[in-house]
Amino acid sequence: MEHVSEKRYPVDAKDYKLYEEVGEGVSATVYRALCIPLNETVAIKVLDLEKCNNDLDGIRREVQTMTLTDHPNLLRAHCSFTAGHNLWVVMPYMAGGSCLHIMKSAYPDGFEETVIATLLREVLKALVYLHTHGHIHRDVKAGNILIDSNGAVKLADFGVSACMFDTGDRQRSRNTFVGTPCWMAPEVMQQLHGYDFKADIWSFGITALELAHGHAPFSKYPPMKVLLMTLQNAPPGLDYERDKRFSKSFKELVGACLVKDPKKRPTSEKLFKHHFFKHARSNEYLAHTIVDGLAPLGDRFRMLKVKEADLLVQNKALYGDKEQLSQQEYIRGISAWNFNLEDLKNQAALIQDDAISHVEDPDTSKKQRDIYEDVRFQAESGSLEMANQSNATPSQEDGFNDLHDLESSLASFPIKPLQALKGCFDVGEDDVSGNSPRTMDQENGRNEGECSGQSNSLPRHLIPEHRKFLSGSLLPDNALSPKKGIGDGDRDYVQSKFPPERNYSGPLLYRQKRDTNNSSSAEDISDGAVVQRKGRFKVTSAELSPKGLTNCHFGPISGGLTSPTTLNVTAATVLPSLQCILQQNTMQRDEIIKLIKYLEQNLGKQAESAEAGTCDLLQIPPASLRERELQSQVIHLQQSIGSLVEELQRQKMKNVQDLLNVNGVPEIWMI
Ligand SMILES: Nc1ncnc2c1ncn2[C@@H]1O[C@H](COP(=O)(O)OP(=O)(O)OP(=O)(O)O)[C@@H](O)[C@H]1O
Repeated sequence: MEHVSEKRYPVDAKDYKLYEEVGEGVSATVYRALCIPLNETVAIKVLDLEKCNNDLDGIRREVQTMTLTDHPNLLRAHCSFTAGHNLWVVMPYMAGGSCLHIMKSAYPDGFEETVIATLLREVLKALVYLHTHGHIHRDVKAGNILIDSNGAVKLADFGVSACMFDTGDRQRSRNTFVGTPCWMAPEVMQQLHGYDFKADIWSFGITALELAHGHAPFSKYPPMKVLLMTLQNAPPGLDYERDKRFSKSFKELVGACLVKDPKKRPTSEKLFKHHFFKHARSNEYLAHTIVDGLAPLGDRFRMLKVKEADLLVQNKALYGDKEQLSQQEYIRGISAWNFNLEDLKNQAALIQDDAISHVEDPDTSKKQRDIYEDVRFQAESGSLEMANQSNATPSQEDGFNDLHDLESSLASFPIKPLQALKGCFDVGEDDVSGNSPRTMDQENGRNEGECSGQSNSLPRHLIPEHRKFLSGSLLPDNALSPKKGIGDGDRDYVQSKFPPERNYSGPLLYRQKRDTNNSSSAEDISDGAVVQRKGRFKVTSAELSPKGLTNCHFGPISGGLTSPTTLNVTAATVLPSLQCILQQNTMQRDEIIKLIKYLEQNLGKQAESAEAGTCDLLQIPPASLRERELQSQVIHLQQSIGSLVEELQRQKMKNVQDLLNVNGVPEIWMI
C-alpha cells in the first residue's frame, strides 16, 4: 500500500510553473508542470468551473475520491485549489501517458500478451481496492490507464465513479446510464435492475480486447449501434484469425469477463487469481518494453492532435456533413459526444460505404458495409428495420454472427433501453455553449500552447481574472450564433446548425423544423433532470422514482417563475426544489405528448369512419379542440421548462460565485 506522501504540496498557483499540454478531457486540460518549492515535476489537471457549472458535485466527488484513495494503482491527487475560475488538481506526472495514447502513437494493433497481462494485473489491483471499498469505477478503459516513466500503472478518472453505499439520488444514479458505450456493460445499458461492481468487470474485459487489438470492439460504430450490438449480439471475444497469437488463458479471461449475465462474471478478487496473470511481469518490464523510446508525452499529444485535426479536415472535405464529423469524433474516442438521439440515428443511417472503408481494418470493411446496408434506423420512430437480413454477412469478429431482426428483438426487449436513450442522450449545455467566451478563449489558449510547445508562462485562459465569470444561461446565445472552426469549435458549429430535436414520441404538430433560427434551447434540455453530468454523459433522472418528487414545493404550472432576485434563501435549499419542478414538468410534458398521440390516432380513426359515412361528424370538433388545447399546454410547458432551466443555471452560477467569492474556496478543494 502506498503511503500518503509526507510532502506538502502548495495550494497556490504561483508555486507552480505550467509547461506543455499533455492531455485533454471534456472540461479539463492536463499540463506537465513544475512544483517550484519541491522542485518536482507534476501533472496539473485544470478544470474550468464555468464549463462544469452543472456538475460541481461531480467534480467535488472526483477530487474527493482522488484525494482519499490510497493505492499505488490509483491516480491520487496531491492537492487541489482554485485559481481564477479554474480548479487545479495537482497529481503525479505519468510520463508515459495513457495506454490509449501509447497504442495510438506506437502500437496501433495492440500490445503483446505479456504487456497486456502486466497492465491488466495492475488495473485489477486497483479494481479490487475500489470494489472492496464500495466503489464502482464505471469508466475502465485504456484511455484511463496511465503509466509513468518507471512503468508504474495507475487507473485514473473517477469522474463517473459511484459508491455502492450511496443513498438517495446518488444511489438511484446507479440505475442510470453511465460510462462509455463500447466499454459499457449490458446491464448498465438496460437499466432494469441497476448494476454493481460487475459492470467494471465487463469494462475490464472490453479493455483487455482494446489492449489486444488497439481499439475496443464496435469502436467503429456510432454509439447507438454500439448499444444495440452489445445488447443484441453474442459478447465479443478473442476468436478470430488474428487472435491466434493469444494464449488460451487470455481467451478464457476475456470470456469470463464478457458474460452478459453479471452474476456469472467473477468478482475482481476472483479474477485476480486467474492463471492468465501468471504471464504478468514487473513495472520495469513495462518501462523497457512500451515506455522507453517513446517521444515526450507533450510531443506525442501534440502530434496526435494534429493528426486528428487533419482527419477532421479531410473528412469534412470528403463528407462535409456533421454526421461524419460526429462519427470521426466518436472514432477517436473523445468524450463529449453528441448523444442526441436524432443524431445517433442519423449517424447510423448516413454513414456511407466510403465512410466505413475509411475507418480501420480494411479486411472487415466489406462485412461492415453489408451490415450498414442492412441496418437502417428509422428516423422518426426510433425503431429499427432490417432491410435485407439475408445480405448481412455474418461477422463473428464484431459479434454479428447472431445478428437477426433487430426490431423484433428490441420490441421483445423491455422498453427501458430506448427510453433511456431518449432520456439520456441529450445535448447538454456543454455541447451547445458555442458562443461562450470561455470556449473562444480556451481555444486560443490551446492554440498558443500548441504553437509554443514548452512554455514558461501560463496559458492565457488560465490567468486569473482573464475573463468575467458568466452568470447567464449559455443556451440562447449559442442557438443564435453558430461558430466555425475545427475540433470543439466545429462541434459547436454543427450543433448550432442542426439544433437537436427533442425526442418526440410522435409526429406532433408543434414540432419545430430543423432550422437554426427556430432552435429552442429550452426544448433541447427539457427531458429528464440532470442527476449527474460528466462530460460524455448527462445522467438524467429518468429512473427517479415518483416518490422522489413528494418534496417538491410548487403549484400548477403557471408559465413563469419567481425572479431569481427574490430568492433570498440559500441556493442549497432552492436548487432541489427547482430540480423537482423541472422533473415534474418533464413528466407532465411526456404525459401530454402521450395524450396527444392518442388523440391523433383517434382523430385519424374518426376521419376514416367519416369517409366511410359511419362517423358522427359532431364528435370531431371537440376532439380537435381538446387537441389544440393540449398542444398549447405543451408549448406553454416547454416555455416554462426553458425559464426553469435558465433560472436553475443562474442559481447554480450564483451558488458557485458565492462559494468562490463569499465563503472562499470550498473546503474539499483546499486539500
Ligand atoms: N497525471 C497525469 N499525467 C499525465 N497525463 C495525464 C495525467 N492525468 C491525465 N492525463 C492525460 O490527460 C487526459 C485527460 O485527463 P482526464 O481523463 O483526467 O480528463 P477528463 O476531463 O476526466 O477526461 P475524460 O472525461 O475525457 O475522461 C488523459 O486521457 C491522459 O492522457
